[in-house]
Amino acid sequence: MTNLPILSTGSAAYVLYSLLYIAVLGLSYQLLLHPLRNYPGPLVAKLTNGYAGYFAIKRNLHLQIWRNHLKYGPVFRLGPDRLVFNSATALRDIYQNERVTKPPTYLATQSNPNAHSTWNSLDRDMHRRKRKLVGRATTEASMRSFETAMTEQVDIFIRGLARNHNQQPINVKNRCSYLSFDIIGLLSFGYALNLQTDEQNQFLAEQLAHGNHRMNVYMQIPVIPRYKLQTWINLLFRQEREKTARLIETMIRNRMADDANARRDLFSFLADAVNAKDDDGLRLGDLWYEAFFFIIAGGDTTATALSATLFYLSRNPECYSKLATEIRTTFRKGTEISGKGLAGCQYLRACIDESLRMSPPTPGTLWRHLAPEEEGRGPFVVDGHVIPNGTMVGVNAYSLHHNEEYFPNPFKYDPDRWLITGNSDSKAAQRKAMHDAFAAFSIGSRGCAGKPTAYLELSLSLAKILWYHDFETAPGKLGQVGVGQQGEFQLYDIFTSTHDGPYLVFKPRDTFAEDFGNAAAHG
Ligand code: HEM
Repeated sequence: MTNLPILSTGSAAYVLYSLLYIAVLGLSYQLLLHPLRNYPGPLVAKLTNGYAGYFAIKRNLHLQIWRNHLKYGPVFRLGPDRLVFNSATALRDIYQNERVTKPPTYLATQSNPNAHSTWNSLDRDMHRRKRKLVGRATTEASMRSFETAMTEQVDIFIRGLARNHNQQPINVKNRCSYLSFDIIGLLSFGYALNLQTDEQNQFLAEQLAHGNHRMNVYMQIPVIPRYKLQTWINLLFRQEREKTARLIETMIRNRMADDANARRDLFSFLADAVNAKDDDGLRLGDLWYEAFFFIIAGGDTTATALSATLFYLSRNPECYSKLATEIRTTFRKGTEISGKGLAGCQYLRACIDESLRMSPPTPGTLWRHLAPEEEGRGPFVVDGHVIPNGTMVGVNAYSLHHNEEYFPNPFKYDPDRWLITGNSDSKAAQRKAMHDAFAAFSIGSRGCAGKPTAYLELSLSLAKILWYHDFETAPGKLGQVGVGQQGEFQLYDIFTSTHDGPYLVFKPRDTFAEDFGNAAAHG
C-alpha cells in the first residue's frame, strides 16, 4: 500500500516526460525537417496554426499578413503547412489552375457533414454542377430582369437618408447592410426581408457577421474542423443560429408555395435541379445551404464596398466632385438612372474598383491546395516555387492590393489609376499589371459568382445617392469613426469583413423633392 503514491508519481512523471519528448520532436520537425522549413515567417506560425487563429480572433489577420509580407518578403509561412504569396503570378498560378481545389479547412463551415453549398464543395465535379445553377441567377441577363426590384430597394435607401435631413450624422454601416440584405433576399428567394423598413429581421445582419467571425477562426485552426469541434463550440451560439435558420426556412417555404417560374430568382433556377431525377439533381435539403451561403456572400460584401466608397468619396473632395459631375451630366432625370446608362460611367466604375482595392470586402487568404487526385501528376508550381503535396497556399487580397509593385502609393485613394490612357508600352504594361493584381472577387472557376449583381447594386446606389443628395464627413469625433491605418477605411477581417462608419451628413438636393416630394424628406 505504501508504494502506491510513489508508483503514481513515477507514472505521472513518465507521462509528462513522454509528452514533452513528443512535443520537442514535433517542434524540431517543424523547424528542421519539414519540407517548408526554409521558408521565412514568424517562429510561432511555423509551429502552430494558433498564430493565424489568434489574429483571426482579433479580426486583424489581413493586417498582420500585410506586415509579415513587409518583413519576410513575397512568400512566407503562415502556419506549419501554409504559405502566403504576394504576387500577381501567384494569384494566377493558384486560382486559375484547374488542378487546384479548396482544402478541407472549408468544411469548417458545414453544420451537416453531408451538405455542401457551391462555395464549400471541395469535389471539383460537384462544384461545377452547383456553380452552373447558381451562376444562372446572377448573369447580366438575369440582372436586367431583376433591376426593377433592385431599384425599388435603392429608392427606399435614398428616402431613408433624407429623413435625417436635419443634418444629424448618419452611420451608413447599418443602412448599407440592410439595403444589401433586402436585395439578396429578393434575388435568392423573392422574399421581402424588409430590414430597411422594419426592425423584425434586422438581427440577421449582426448574427451572420458573428457566424462569419467564428467560421474564419475555425478555418485558420484546422484541428477544429478535423475533430468537428465546431459542432460543440456552435452549441454556445445555438439560440442565435436557430433564429437565423428559422428565418431562412421561412424564406424557402414561402417561395416553394409559389410557382417556381413566378420570378427569375435563385430558387427558380435551383427548382428544376431539385426536381431532376438524374445525378445532377439537388437534394431538397441542399437548398437550405445554398440559400444560407448566397445570403452571406451577397449581403455584407456589397454593403462593405458601398460604405467604403462613401468613406473615400467624403474624404476626397476632388474625386467626389468629379463623380458627382459624371452622374449629374450623364442623366437628365433621376428616374432615368439605370444599369444600361451606368455602364458608360467610367469614373464611377473607377471609384468602385479603387474602394474594392483599398478595402476588399473579402480581405483574407482564400486557401487552396493541389487536388489529392492530382498528386503525382506533375509538380504544382506557384511563382516558381514547387509546392509540396498537402501544403495550403493562397494570396492575401489586402496585401496584394497594397503591393507597391502593382499599385504605387497604395494608401492613396486614386480612382484615376484605373483610367490610365495612352498606347505606349509602359502605359499598357502598367494597366495590365494592375488588372492582373486585382483580386477583390478572386479569379478563376471559384471566383465570385455574384460580380454582375455587386457592380449593378453599387453603381445604382452610388449614382442615386449623388443624384438626390450631397454628403460630407460628420464633424468632430464621429467623423473619425472608421478611419484605419494611414487614413484608409478600417476593415475587420471575418473572412468577409465588417466595419463601423462612416458617419456622414446628407443634404437632399432639389432633385429629391422633384421625384419623392417634400413629405418624404420630413416623414
Ligand atoms: C462587392 C461584393 C462582393 C465581393 C467583393 C465578393 C467576393 C467574393 C470572393 C472573393 C469569392 C471567392 C470566395 C472563396 O474563394 O472562398 C466569392 C465567391 C462567391 N460569391 Fe461573391 N462577392 C461579392 C458579392 C456577391 C454577391 C452580390 C453574390 C450573389 C448575388 C455573390 C455570390 C458569390 C458566390 C455564389 C460565390 C461562390 C462561388 C464559387 O465557389 O463558385 N457574391 N465572392
